[in-house]
Amino acid sequence: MDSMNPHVRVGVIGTGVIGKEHIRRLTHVTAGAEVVAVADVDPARARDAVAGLTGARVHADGLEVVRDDQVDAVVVASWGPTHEEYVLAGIDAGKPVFCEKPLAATQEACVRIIDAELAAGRRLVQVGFMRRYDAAYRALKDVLASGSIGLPLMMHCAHRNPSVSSHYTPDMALTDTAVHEFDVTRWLLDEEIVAINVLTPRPNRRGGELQDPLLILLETENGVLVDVETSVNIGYGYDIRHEVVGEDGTAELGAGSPVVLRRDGGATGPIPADWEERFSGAYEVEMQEWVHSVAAGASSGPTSWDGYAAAVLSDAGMESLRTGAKVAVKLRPKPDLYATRTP
Ligand SMILES: NC(=O)C1=CN([C@@H]2O[C@H](COP(=O)(O)OP(=O)(O)OC[C@H]3O[C@@H](n4cnc5c(N)ncnc54)[C@H](O)[C@@H]3O)[C@@H](O)[C@H]2O)C=CC1
Ligand SMILES: O=C1[C@@H](O)[C@H](O)[C@@H](O)[C@H](O)[C@H]1O
Repeated sequence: MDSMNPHVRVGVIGTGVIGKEHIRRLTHVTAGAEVVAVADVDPARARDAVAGLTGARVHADGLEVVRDDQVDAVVVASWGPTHEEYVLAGIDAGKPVFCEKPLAATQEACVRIIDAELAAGRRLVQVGFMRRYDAAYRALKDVLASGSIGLPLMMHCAHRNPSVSSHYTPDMALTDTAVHEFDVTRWLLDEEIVAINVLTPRPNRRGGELQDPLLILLETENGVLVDVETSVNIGYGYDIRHEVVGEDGTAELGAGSPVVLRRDGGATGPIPADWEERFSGAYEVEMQEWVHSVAAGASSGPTSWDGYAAAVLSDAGMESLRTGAKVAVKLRPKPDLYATRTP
């Protein structure tokens, strides 16, 4: 990277649904970035993802993207269990890594990533918890910080997907879906979650073998109670809800639609089809802030520590689902490297 004209050359590993979207954003939306290399275990997908990009190299393996000396920084958007290897390689090469959630498949893997950053002496990893960049979530956090509804007492959250692919396994309701609420709860309240209890209502007939929906109860260190519904076969659309109940009032994400149509005795407004539509603005801000931080040689955004905390919650949630009991959540001591939080 030329320090007089910072222009971040990005390599992308995993060119599936979100990998392709990140390539599109980095190419057409983000300022100061260029995708110069990609890889996917399915080489046809990798070639297809850079079909219109002159000069972008297609590597046979994700590790070759990390080692490519024309690559300044790496985006990891492959399947969750493959993240650890690429993130560790990025840290080893001293290159900033934007890793889609989950940071890694297990809390032990996240600890290995934290240990690698500690050994490197700097934060190189940003995790793709994009809700922290969503305008509505940022406004909700501002309301809490202003104190206008008093101390938060409870939160009610719903995370509804219209459907999921046949690759979606039962653990993913926690590791892939509720993981966003784990992170955004910690971020909004600025405190850790100390217990989790996963309840299983009557299953939705659309879910096949999946236990869907789930009702997850979280307890924070200051005694805030949070309920999270995950429904991944709700059919009608992608619906994200979040309400905070405070001592003096409540604050919730707005309905999201700028226009409500009233006709024929009814009132309607559109519901996003999927996460890309609902959070497109958030992904854009997230990617831009990451590129700015890479160009500045700084680190910002959700850290490996945040990825680790989410993984511990996912593991504890799985234990609760298995045993039917509430499970205490215990994090290892937080290293000083992660003391400052951004955004
Ligand atoms: N922040 C968010 O809202 C979202 C995050 N994600 C996360 O992004 C990641 C990818 O998800 P999708 O794009 O939906 O999945 P996808 O299945 O569409 O794409 C994943 C791609 O990774 C490739 N791949 C798998 N193993 C690989 C390996 N070892 N090396 C290189 N490429 C490999 C696959 O061939 C596939 O093309 C997941 O971790 C998921 O949780 C996905 C959707 C939204
Ligand atoms: O991260 C995401 C997906 O991987 C996950 O499968 C969905 O449930 C989430 O809503 C989406 O934001």
